[in-house]
Amino acid sequence: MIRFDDKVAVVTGAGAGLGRAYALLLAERGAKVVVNDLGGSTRGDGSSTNAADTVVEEIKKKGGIAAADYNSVVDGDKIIKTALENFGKVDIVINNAGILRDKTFSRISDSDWDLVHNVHVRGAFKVTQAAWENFRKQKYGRVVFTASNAGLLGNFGQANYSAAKMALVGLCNTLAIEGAKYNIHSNVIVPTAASRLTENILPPDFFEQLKPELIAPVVTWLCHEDCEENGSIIESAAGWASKQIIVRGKGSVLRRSLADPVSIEDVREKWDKVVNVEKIDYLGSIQEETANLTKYFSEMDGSLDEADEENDFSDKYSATFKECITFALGIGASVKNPGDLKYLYEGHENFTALPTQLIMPALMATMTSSKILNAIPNKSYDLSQILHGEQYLEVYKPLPLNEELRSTIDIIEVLDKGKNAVIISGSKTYDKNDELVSYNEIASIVVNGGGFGGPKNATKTKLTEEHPKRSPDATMVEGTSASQAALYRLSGDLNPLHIDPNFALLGGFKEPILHGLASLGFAVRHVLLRYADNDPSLFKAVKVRFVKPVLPGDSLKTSMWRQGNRIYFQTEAVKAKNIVISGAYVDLHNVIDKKLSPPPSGGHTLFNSPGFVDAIQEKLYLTQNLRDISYNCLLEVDDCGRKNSWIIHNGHISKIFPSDCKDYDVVLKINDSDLTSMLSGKLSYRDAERCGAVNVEGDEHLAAMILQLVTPKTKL
Ligand SMILES: CCCCCCC[C@@H](O)CC(=O)SCCNC(=O)CCNC(=O)[C@H](O)C(C)(C)COP(=O)(O)OP(=O)(O)OC[C@H]1O[C@@H](n2cnc3c(N)ncnc32)[C@H](O)[C@@H]1OP(=O)(O)O
Repeated sequence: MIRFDDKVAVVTGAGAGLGRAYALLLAERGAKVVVNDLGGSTRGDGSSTNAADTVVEEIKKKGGIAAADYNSVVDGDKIIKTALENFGKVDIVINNAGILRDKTFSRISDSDWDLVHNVHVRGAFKVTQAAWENFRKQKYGRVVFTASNAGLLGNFGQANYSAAKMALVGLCNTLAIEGAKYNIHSNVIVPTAASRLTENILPPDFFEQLKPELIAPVVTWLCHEDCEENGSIIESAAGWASKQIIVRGKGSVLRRSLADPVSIEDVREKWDKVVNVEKIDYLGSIQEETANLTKYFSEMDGSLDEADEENDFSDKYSATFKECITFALGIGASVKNPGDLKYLYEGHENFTALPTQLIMPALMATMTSSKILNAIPNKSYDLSQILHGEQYLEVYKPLPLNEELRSTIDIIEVLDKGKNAVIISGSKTYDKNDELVSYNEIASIVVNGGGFGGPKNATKTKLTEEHPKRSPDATMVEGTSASQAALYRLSGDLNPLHIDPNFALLGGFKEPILHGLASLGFAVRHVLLRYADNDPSLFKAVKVRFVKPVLPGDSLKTSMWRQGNRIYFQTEAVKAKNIVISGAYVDLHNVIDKKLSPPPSGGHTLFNSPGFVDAIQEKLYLTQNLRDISYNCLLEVDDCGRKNSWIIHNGHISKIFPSDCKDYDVVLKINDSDLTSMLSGKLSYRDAERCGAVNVEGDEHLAAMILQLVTPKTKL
């Protein structure tokens, strides 16, 4: 049974009607109640102690506890004082007192206007404010304001009353936000009840059904500590209740580009769309409104075409070859690697999309849906607080081109991590035949969105998994460019966090950061290159957690561990020395493992010694003249007949298989024992070249620079 033991409630205008019903029910369920009533007429004239005393007597007769208060609500502090003097505290305020001065607008006098506003608006302000400090100190409070459909919808002859009632909605909206962190919940009740105020307005048969006792349980529930509702408008009548919300149509942008002005003629031309409310958005907060602006900017920026403007594009995605190529370039595919041509040239016989592009339909639908921004109860947050936390993708079919895909969005879990919140949404993407193409789970971190009392741990979603505890079976390093995010965002995620320095500052970053999905794209490419012969059809699923942001321009090093068809991996930002992706794995349908056999016994493969390649990578990164020029060098070290090859490409070194790449600017071939002699400074580069220990094809200057870097003690 729902009880209010130890709670103190103040009900204004409780001498009759709704207020009386609230007071009786609260007292019946254990609350100590201050029954406030000035005892005046419905017009606000006169005063008497009778009304309040009668209700207090009624409560006491039933064994309840109550005290009468006869003050006007504009003396709100006196009413709260009655509660404090009688019961030592206050937990609940129900602002119910009200009067009417109905007149058509032209006949409303100043005093009709002022009196109605004084009682409804100023009265609710004074009583609530007098209780507020007590609520804050005890970190608990429940406030109910009383509005009316006359305010929400208008009613003939009630202009003064309608305006006052809507003012209370605004008051409640802001108190809900200000009070949330102190566990003070404010809501509005819109009752239609038989009362002194309505007896001359409603038809008699209807009036009979509108018993205040049928509304009292709704209002009383809003006052209970278990009720999480905050900032809502609840309408109730005759044993029925519903939340009322403020909605907005899809609207229309009024200009084609951000550089254009808006003319009155533009407005006339678009007016039908401006006022069309066939499709609506529910806006729960000012922050959502701001987030929506990003979408309209994109429209004005020309990023969305006319067709998008016509449709509800939030759950639709289609890709031509251009989107596929843009996406592939955004995650590092390069013509320098012939195996990547199938992602970059639409005329290629095996032209295809990279599998991770199948996250885009889900991401775009998620980012344009209001579900994420409404997922945390009683919290307001905006896009600048949202980071990509985790991603799961499972692919059932390759991305179909030139076809409209539709994605569903469901909130699966909302986790409370204390400081932050994590919203996990699931999304199924279907093709034009309604066949499932892919399934995604997106974990969105809401920074400072925690503390709402939700569950802490995920139970219904794909979890990250730790990699095996041994040194990696393979690694691959690749550079990102300073403009990587600028390029990647063309694939659809226009979040200003990745391009706009001011927006990044707002999110707490000193400069724009790379999209999580761009880093994921690089890492999955590394896995495909190493364990799937760069064949995207072998890809099945990927799960990652983004643990640290990546700055565009850093290099990404992916370490991989094979366990059957599962490749565990983690990715490090080399320059920042941060693990940026962890707990990650790719599931493949089949593995093509071009594993290197171990070095022959007694061999001395320097490049295989732990840390050696990392050290070279760091030097490559720090050597400005090798980082900023475009080159492709094959370094082949012959260790007693067994060849180890590395590609040094635009400042990054990675182990490769000779078949993966051709077309080098320079090929350097060297014998392992000669390399060792060069490393110790015993053999100079020129001598090595003269005696054939090092064989150079291509750009000699570049070869010398690279060898100098690899073997710093070597004299040129
Ligand atoms: C509508 C929108 C849809 C989504 C759209 C995305 C749009 C994109 O444009 C946005 C992006 O791409 S943002 C770029 C990519 N993401 C990032 O850079 C975030 C990197 N991660 C971080 O900085 C930290 O993990 C950080 C700051 C997130 C957390 O770090 P800490 O506060 O230090 O956390 P920590 O103390 O280690 O752990 C606290 C609890 O939180 C859990 N957790 C941590 N990181 C998580 C993550 N990445 N994902 C999910 N949960 C995470 C921890 O497990 C811990 O929980 P518990 O206490 O239960 O163990």
